[in-house]
Amino acid sequence: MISADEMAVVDENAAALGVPRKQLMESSGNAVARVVREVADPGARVAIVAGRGNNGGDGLVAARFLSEYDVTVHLLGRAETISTDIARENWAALQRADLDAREVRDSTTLDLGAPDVVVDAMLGTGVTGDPREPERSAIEAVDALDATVVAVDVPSGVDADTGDRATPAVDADHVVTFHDAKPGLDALDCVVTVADIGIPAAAERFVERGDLQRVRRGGETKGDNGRVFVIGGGPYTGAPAMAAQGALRAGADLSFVAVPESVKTPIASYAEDLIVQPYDGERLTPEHVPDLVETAHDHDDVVVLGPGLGSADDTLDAVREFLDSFEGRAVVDADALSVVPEVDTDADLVLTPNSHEFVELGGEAVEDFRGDEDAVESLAAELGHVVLAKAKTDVVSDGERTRVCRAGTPGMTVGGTGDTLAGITAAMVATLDPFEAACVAPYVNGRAGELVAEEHAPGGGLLASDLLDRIPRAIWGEDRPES
Ligand SMILES: NC(=O)C1=CN([C@@H]2O[C@H](COP(=O)(O)OP(=O)(O)OC[C@H]3O[C@@H](n4cnc5c(N)ncnc54)[C@H](O)[C@@H]3O)[C@@H](O)[C@H]2O)[C@@H](O)CC1
Ligand SMILES: [K+]
Repeated sequence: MISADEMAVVDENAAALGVPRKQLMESSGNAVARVVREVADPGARVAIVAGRGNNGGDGLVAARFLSEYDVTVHLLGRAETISTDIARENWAALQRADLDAREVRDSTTLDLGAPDVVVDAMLGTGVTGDPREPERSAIEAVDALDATVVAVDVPSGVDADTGDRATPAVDADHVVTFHDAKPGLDALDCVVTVADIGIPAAAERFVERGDLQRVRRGGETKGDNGRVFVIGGGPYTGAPAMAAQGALRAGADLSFVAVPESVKTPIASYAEDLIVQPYDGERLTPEHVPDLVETAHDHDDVVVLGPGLGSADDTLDAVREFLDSFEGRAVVDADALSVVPEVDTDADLVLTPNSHEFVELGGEAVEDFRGDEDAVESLAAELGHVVLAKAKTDVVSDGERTRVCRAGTPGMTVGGTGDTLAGITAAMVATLDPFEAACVAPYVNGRAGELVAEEHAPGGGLLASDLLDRIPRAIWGEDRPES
């Protein structure tokens, strides 16, 4: 079962893997034609009613696969207003092939004749709101006919995600849907065929640029895009600053860093955008915990717990106590990870271990997470948290869903790239489902690294701080698919 949004992600990932949408459209149209052949004999009259999006494009392709039928294509509107290049190219191909393909410039003139089969290629998953003209009248015209109706992807006027029917909506006898079943088709009283259109399984397994469509800017009030609260620093100062800046670059509205008084000055001096909240002493200890928990709860912050905290006994006690009483969302990284198996927390955690920390968390020692994805999935299931296992290829699992992220460059083995990743992950957790956030974040971090390598020499010499100002481009840059 797949939602329309998820389908759009998978479709763009397929394109990133070298299978562009026009190829998928060809398979979709072919699959529609196969069902027409099942319901009517050669020579039968087939009316294909096409809208101006890709649903219509599928119908236009189907026409080329039905040469043994008496086919008429009705395009709802003028060809210049077809909304996608690939649908327009398929329209042009019908014209050149001299098929009977007409533009319906005015819906009152729509004459479908008396076909044996109608292919409903008007509206698919790209629809917003109830059907407008000319589709509206065309849907009524289709429903008034005494013909077998084959709907492309979803009957026009039916919501593929919810099954809600607009008035009017097509009353279909058959639906040919693509790649996977759609939740909204379950309750319909018709035959549903799920056609394999050649989307590689890798488009779902690997995190690719299609996954960037998940990232959307939220509201317009400061804080709507998330507040990130980094609890780190003490023995180290760079790590918490890097995580906090990573979160800002990835779209968080505000990024606070709670650090020991002793390192406040250097951390504040790294970047004027950081808001530093010092507590007494030289490192995190249990007496600081109640205030930190209260602050995080009060502001519904996404916490990053760990960068630069060190592993002093009383610091790890403090981490334990924090996780015992915190009930929000947190990204746990670095030294803080070691105590996670001992606590029974109500918080929603994303854990970001490297291969060494993965074993400390109780995971199986594996050579390479990719190829041993089960090890990551079992650990996530056992801990009840999302695990983002970091290596050359990252593996992310929530115990049920597991994805692989290959973005990045060899130069990213330098220190600090894990801190930027923790910050990006927190920013994503602020607005997305934690598992989806944990999938998108390493893609963004890795892509930022690739952008640095494209500008400088590939290989060595990359600094984690170089990643920071490439993060926005990695998310919103020219690779980002339209959505
Ligand atoms: N992976 C995928 O997502 C694939 C999708 N394909 C097809 O592409 C379809 C989605 O295509 P699109 O995203 O172009 O969207 P649609 O073709 O479903 O709808 C978009 C068109 O409808 C118009 N429109 C939107 N809302 C309307 C309303 N309320 N009343 C009247 N017109 C309205 C838009 O202006 C646009 O012209 C799928 O349903 C499927 O048939 C296939 O070609 C292959 C793969
Ligand atoms: K349709």
